[in-house]
Amino acid sequence: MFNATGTTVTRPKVIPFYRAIPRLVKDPVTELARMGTEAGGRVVRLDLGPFRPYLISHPDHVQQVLKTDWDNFVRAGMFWQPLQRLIGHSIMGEGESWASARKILQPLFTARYTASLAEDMADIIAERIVELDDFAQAGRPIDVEHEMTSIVNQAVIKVLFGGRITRETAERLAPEFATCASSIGFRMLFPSAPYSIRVPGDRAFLRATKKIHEIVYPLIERAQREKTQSKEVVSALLTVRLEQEGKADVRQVRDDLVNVYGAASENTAMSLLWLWSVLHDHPEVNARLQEEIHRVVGDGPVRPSHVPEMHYLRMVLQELLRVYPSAWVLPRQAVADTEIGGVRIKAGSQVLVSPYTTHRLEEFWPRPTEFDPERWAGDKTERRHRYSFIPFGAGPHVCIGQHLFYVEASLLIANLFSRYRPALPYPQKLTPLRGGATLRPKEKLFLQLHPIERKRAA
Ligand code: HEM
Repeated sequence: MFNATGTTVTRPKVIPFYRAIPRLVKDPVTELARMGTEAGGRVVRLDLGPFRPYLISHPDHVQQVLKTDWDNFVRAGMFWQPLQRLIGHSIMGEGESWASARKILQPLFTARYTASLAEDMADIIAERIVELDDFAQAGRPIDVEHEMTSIVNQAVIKVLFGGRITRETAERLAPEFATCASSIGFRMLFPSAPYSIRVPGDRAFLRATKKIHEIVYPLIERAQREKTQSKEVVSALLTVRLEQEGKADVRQVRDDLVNVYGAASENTAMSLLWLWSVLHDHPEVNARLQEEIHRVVGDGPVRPSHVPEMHYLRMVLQELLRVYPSAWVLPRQAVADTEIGGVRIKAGSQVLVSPYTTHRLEEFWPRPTEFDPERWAGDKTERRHRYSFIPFGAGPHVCIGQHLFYVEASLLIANLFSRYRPALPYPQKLTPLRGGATLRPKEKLFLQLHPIERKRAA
């Protein structure tokens, strides 16, 4: 078959309704990846009744959707529509509100700017890790999700709000965001469900959104009253929005902060959760990581200057993001009729870019499910398809928080390893939770912290 320009039109691989629904209801993350990898990266069409999205995983197709034709694939429909009730109009959106927020927010998260915030972040993380001594001394395992989320949350909050927020308030924010991320699963699978009726998850989502707004508003108002020129994001935002627009709209600044906080903390904390079961399964990686951290950090406190020296840690983090990309699916909607890989895509169709699937394509990642940090050694990365590794997305919407993630995650892991020998108290296999905006494990994970004899004082 040929199209108007004379090129061949290919049929997508179709997964029929009776096979797609049971598989996706049971385990959307794993099953979606299986459908994509079984098709070898070809475009797959999922028949979910009235909703018939295309699954995109081949790096060439990823490049087209996220980079080359990005403005024909907008963030609308599935996922984005339910999420909008929380994020309003800012950088996670589209059009003018996205463009102006991106222009303002991007400079606040460059490598240089992040480095200027890193010293404060290092102090907070170190303080929080020391608090885990109680667990270590008593031989009690920590609840990894609770501790990782709480530490990451406090570090991100420090970057966003400086000293304006108490720890108690900061700790109220994280669970509300987690509720939002995990309660939109139904609307992601059934995006045509009307908003006039309540579906499972709606009540929890709306309640959490209201609480988030109630916490964030007073913080902005306080920053506005204090009018400091400090470097934390809320002050910088107020200043820039005031300069550019003549007025700093509190509601707009609230949307900006909620967007950044949501993107930053949930993704970072969830990525780190998977690390501990991976290290349990790969003692050789664990030993090498431990050796590197002890060699670089020594007996002194972990400082941001250590981060670029911990090359193996960086490789482990990259491999972690390959196997467990917390943004496991990036939904888009086609604006005009187009083609992807020869497959006709009609305007209004939903297109699912799936980093989780792309990272499992054998053609680009031999032994794809094997955790192997060596993939990131030396110049191997240069020979790879640029769009075969997309944990941070790509193109104009690419994540602005990559530097922040690598610095924060490295500080957290190095602090833990320099103080304890972390180990799972018993083997725990993690599997992805059904649905949800981020890739979170279904199981609760516990970690035992064995204290290390150290020369320096706490
Ligand atoms: C492991 C950590 C992280 C992962 C996996 C991650 C992943 C992503 C991905 C995949 C996107 C693209 C979304 C899309 O194309 O629709 C994105 C966008 C974004 N990320 Fe991250 N992110 C992480 C950490 C952070 C951090 C620490 C920040 C803090 C500043 C952040 C802020 C943002 C923002 C504001 C956007 C929207 C950019 C735009 O649309 O212009 N992220 N992130």
